[in-house]
Amino acid sequence: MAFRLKWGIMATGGIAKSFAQDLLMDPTKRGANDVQHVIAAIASSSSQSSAERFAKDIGAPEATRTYGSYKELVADADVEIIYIATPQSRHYKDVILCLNAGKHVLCEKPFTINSRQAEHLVALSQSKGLFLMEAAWTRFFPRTKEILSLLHKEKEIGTIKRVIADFSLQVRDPGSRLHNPDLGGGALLDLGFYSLLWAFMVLQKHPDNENAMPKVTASVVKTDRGVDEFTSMTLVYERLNAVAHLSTSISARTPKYSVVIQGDNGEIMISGPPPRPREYVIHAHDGERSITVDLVGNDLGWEADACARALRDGKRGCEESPLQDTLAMLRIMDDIRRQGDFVFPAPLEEVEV
Ligand SMILES: NC(=O)C1=CN([C@@H]2O[C@H](COP(=O)(O)OP(=O)(O)OC[C@H]3O[C@@H](n4cnc5c(N)ncnc54)[C@H](OP(=O)(O)O)[C@@H]3O)[C@@H](O)[C@H]2O)C=CC1
Ligand SMILES: O=C1OC[C@@H](O)[C@H](O)[C@H]1O
Repeated sequence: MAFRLKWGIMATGGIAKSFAQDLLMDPTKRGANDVQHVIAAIASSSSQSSAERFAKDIGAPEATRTYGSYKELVADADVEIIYIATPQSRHYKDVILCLNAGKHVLCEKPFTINSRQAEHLVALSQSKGLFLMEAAWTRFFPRTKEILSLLHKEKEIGTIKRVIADFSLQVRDPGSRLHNPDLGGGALLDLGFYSLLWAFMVLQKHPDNENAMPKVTASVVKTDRGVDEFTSMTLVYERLNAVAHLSTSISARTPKYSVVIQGDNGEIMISGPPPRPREYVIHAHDGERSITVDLVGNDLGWEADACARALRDGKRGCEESPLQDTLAMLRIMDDIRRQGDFVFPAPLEEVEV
């Protein structure tokens, strides 16, 4: 029998809607016969009517409960795991709220504002024996796993020498959370996360690197409001003799090939946004081939299935997105921000003791 996981949805914004839609999708459409998802409850911090509207918009079943506060959601005894889809400025406190109420948590990226906050959350989840994971959705796609296998196992392009990656969006709306320092805005944490993620998956997680941290050099150009408009980063992985050249911006667009991975015997070029690549081209010793994959719903179901399997098996995390990797990526982002003198308003950087 398939294992059923009962979800609570915290927040009713853009990504919450996409994720909830995928929870309502038949998991067998992505080949998952062993797990099922139920949206037990939805909460909005604005009003109960926002949560009701959200439930209606996504076509949630009648039995789905709606709340006008996050406190009510975490007090719902029937909810097993909470998906946190608030802005990153709130993730740290929202995860604490959920863990203290005894709930398992899947929290959107970036997990927290800085690594010290993440360290606290990891310790708290462990002390309570609860599941906790960052929703780094890209890591769960079969196509991501396929690309990494081509690189690391089949060694399709030989020895990896360089990763070039950019994720940028031209965010024209000054009211966007990406421009707002109080919501943890700027390019790095929101978009640069994915430039970094590709370098991390390909180089930091390379079997020969054994998780060694890179040497990081970064430069940051800030907006008048103090968030990063452009950030560029170079990561040197000494054990691999390989480098990553990464960039991100909230005022330019991603080039056609957003991620290029070069080896001494070829290259893999990913086109489209790095969070959700659809096409990639492999140039190798035996010629060139192009691969296009089908999108499955919003592609957010893969990570939900992984949470269900982990909880079914009594695990407190998933191997695709371990908390150790979340911590390492945040430490790299801390280093980049330190070099660029990029800090968020003090309350966002705080850690409870
Ligand atoms: N995995 C992915 O592909 C994506 C991940 N993300 C991540 O998900 C998170 C949410 O992003 P997104 O859905 O785009 O954001 P939205 O602005 O669309 O939604 C955020 C929601 O959070 C709630 N919220 C609570 N407090 C605040 C506040 N002070 N200001 C604004 N909203 C608040 C609101 O819901 P309510 O009023 O109901 O409480 C709001 O609708 C971010 O951390 C982002 O990085 C975003 C997009 C894609
Ligand atoms: O995670 C994300 O990926 C897609 C972007 O559009 C979004 O702003 C970002 O948060």
